[in-house]
Amino acid sequence: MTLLSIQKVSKTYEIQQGWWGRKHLVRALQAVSLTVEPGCCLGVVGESGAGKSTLGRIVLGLEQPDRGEIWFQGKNLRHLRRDQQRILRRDLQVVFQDSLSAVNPRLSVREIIGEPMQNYLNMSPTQMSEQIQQLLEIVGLRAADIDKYPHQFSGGQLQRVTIARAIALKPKLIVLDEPVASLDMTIQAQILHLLADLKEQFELSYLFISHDLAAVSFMANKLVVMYQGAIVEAVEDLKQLHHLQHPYAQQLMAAQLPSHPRDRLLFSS
Ligand SMILES: Nc1ncnc2c1ncn2[C@@H]1O[C@H](COP(=O)(O)OP(=O)(O)OP(=O)(O)O)[C@@H](O)[C@H]1O
Repeated sequence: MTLLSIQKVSKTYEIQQGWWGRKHLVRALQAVSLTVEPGCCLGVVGESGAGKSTLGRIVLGLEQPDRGEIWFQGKNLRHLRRDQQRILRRDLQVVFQDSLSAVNPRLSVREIIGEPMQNYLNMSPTQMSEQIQQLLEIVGLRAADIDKYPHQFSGGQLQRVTIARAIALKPKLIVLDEPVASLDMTIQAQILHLLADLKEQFELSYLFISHDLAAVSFMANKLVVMYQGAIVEAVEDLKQLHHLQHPYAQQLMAAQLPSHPRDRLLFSS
């Protein structure tokens, strides 16, 4: 069964520039359709303003579309009762770009990772500590980091904490919204390798949103290119990346990817 199916989703924002400025409409998404199959990574690439994050927020239920439907695990997310949504949401997690604003600076790692576990799992404090320590080790941190606070970590380490939180409930799908964009190149590669390993280990699926075609093509099985709120190209087989049709997609490709995959040294292990 298809894990996530987005059907003709549209979203328009009304924007006013300045107090007296005229209002105008921004079509953030225009009849966007896509699917994510179990165990797969679908990349969504496009420049800033293309509508990628709006799409991610809608999938996560943080915003409602004006039109269109979102099916997750065979259920229409727009037509679920709150309690049914809660059960499904357990299987749908997120990692954002900015790990620092994705966590509460006053909470310890134990509280940050423990929060979804407390909401959904019935565990004793000892079991929970053990589980959190295990998660920390899985994402490449130390069990002893459990009582540290966000400011005691580097950006890359803190992103590992948010990844541990995202996998804590063993979800089916994780929305990765520019998960490496704020990190320097070596750390980007490390985090991408970690995400790829976790995908295999926990049979995860990803919706990987990024402006960076190289990062997305490292992990994606399929990808779509977004331009001005619409999908302008869908690539079913990454070997076909060099045969993109849409002028914007070709431009993105020429600007961001070396002509041969073997030259993508950054992302080789
Ligand atoms: N809450 C909002 N209110 C008004 N306009 C918005 C809102 N969110 C997004 N937009 C507009 O919708 C369009 C798509 O934005 P979105 O953030 O989804 O694009 P993006 O591809 O994720 O780009 P970026 O990577 O820069 O965030 C942009 O023109 C943006 O200004």
